[in-house]
Amino acid sequence: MRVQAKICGLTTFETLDTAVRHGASHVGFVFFPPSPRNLGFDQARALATRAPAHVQKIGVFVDPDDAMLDAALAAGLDAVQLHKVTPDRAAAIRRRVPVWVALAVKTAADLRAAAGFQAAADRILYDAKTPEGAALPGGMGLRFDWTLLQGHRPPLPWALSGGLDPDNVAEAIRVTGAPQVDVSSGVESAPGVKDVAKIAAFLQAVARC
Ligand SMILES: O=C(O)c1ccccc1NCC(=O)[C@H](O)[C@H](O)COP(=O)(O)O
Repeated sequence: MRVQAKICGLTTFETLDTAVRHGASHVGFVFFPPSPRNLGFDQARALATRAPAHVQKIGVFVDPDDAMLDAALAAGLDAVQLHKVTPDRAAAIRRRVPVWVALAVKTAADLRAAAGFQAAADRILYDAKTPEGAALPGGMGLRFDWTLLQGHRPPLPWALSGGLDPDNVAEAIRVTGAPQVDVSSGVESAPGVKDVAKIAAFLQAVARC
């Protein structure tokens, strides 16, 4: 089956169009002010409106409050990706919109937390754990040991994230069997600046898998 790919942290029409043209199944919009990829709600609405219906629009949040969610959902999101969220809060949000939970992974023990989200999420995104005190819980180009996922039974549909790029994504898919991959800084020329050539190369590499 074709591996799906999400290009996360898009902020411009040009990079959105590139992702769509090269076959991204999902695009991600970040709503987290400390991030270099943070979007205003009007910007997000313009991008979401431009993306075709077959491309899923995913809003990325760090434990958002209801006011933040209300404003972002009005931009036209298909699902939300939640970082640093509890199962109870994820379940409450899921009553309004499909939920992806980003699970921060460094060791095998971190994978066990996925089970707690079985009734609270629609998808688990296995992402690299960022260092204690880091400004961002994702989007830092860090990867975890992919072999940890070998023998792990994800309780939900899942995706692999963290430190992927055009050169390593095929190997990551081979090692983990990931049905879906997610990338942000691996297709950038600088933090928050997406690179159209890298987006195209990443999606071409995924399409060859
Ligand atoms: O990308 C951000 O700036 C961000 C900010 C706050 C929470 C999550 C964020 N990104 C999450 C993502 O979905 C990234 O695509 C994922 O962590 C992978 O990032 P990267 O290792 O840079 O490819």
